[in-house]
Amino acid sequence: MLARRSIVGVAQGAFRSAQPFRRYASSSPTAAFAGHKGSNGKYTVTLIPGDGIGPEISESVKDIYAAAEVPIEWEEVSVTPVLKAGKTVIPDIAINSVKKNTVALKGPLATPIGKGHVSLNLTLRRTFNLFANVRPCISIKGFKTPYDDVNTVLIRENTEGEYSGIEHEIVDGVVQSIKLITWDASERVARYAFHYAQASGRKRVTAVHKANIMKMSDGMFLSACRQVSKDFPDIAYDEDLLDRVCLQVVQNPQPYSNRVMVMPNLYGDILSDMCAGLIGGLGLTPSGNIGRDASIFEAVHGSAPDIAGKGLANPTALLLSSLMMLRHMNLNDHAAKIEEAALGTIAEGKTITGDLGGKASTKEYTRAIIEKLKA
Ligand SMILES: NC(=O)C1=CN([C@@H]2O[C@H](COP(=O)(O)OP(=O)(O)OC[C@H]3O[C@@H](n4cnc5c(N)ncnc54)[C@H](O)[C@@H]3O)[C@@H](O)[C@H]2O)C=CC1
Ligand SMILES: O=C(O)CCC(=O)C(=O)O
Repeated sequence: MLARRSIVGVAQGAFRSAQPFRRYASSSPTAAFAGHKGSNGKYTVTLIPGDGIGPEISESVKDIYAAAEVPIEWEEVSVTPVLKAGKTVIPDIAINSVKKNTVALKGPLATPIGKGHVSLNLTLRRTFNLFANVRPCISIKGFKTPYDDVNTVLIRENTEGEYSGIEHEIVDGVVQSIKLITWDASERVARYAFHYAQASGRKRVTAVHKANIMKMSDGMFLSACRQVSKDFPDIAYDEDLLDRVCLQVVQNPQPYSNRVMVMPNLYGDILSDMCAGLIGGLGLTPSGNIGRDASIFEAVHGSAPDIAGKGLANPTALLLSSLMMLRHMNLNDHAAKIEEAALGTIAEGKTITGDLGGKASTKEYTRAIIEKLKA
């Protein structure tokens, strides 16, 4: 066993026993993983391979899971939108699969820019009320980047804010896009962030905001965080402006270690890509969209159309997302074994993908992980 911190899956894990959350059962926004093993001894998990590099990296995860004998049966569904009563919607078969299995692994879904259908990523988050997007960003030991000690977790409000999707043209040439912030969603994600900090041994929660400018919306988000912080006297709480955090975290990420940063939707989207740059790029950062009735795990990155179909994609981010999922399902030993093999392969540096400075294809990297698993 390598002596390193687990990269993924702390507070969202252990939901079945739900130790850290039971005390807050009535107010906790989270719920136990409700899946059951089938007669074949396996859990059924929804798999949405996604667009662009999605199918390639999903294939890699499936191969690694087969080699590691993870007791999971994939239920593969497409979310290619269909027309229903004149509206573009996600097919019922996909919705019903996630509803039934309560956990899903999702590859990236592409969204047309400035036109076309709404983001299906956002639609899925809203459909299942996946209110917290957990994005750990932790240096990989042995893989050299300008900083070796990045260890932070971003928790992004995931259902509203700048991504509410409420836009209209008021008059010709004037468009209004509404940033909707509610007390309930702010309070819920703040509470989740504190629970997460507590369960993962992180000592501080920082609310990231622009309440100097958006005094009412971000102001209310901060008020909710402040109120929740009173319920967690063992966790330090502070607030910082988004622009200051961006500057400081790239100049010296160390002070952000061992803390959780909680923030409205758009800020989390941008800051998590920036933090990914600190540890080696988007090929390495996982995430979990956590809800009460279901959770969907996906990489932070998108469909990478520039490398799609070329066999160059780094599947690590999706693989680490899947490990967050395994820990959520209490399959901790399987998660630890795969994490050790994947991170060990990256640390050795012999068989890594181009984004990490290597020459390996997706398949070669996947095979290297499998060899380590079997060694
Ligand atoms: N959650 C999701 O499904 C997300 C979907 N998207 C969608 O993805 C599409 C493409 O978005 P972009 O802005 O190009 O962002 P992107 O994240 O797909 O790509 C940005 C850059 O990172 C590289 N990259 C990303 N993932 C990689 C991996 N696993 N291995 C190696 N290199 C990787 C790409 O090659 C590209 O150069 C858009 O339609 C966007 O809306 C974007 C972000 C998240
Ligand atoms: O839905 C999309 O296409 C992009 C979404 C995104 O960047 C995110 O929220 O992580």
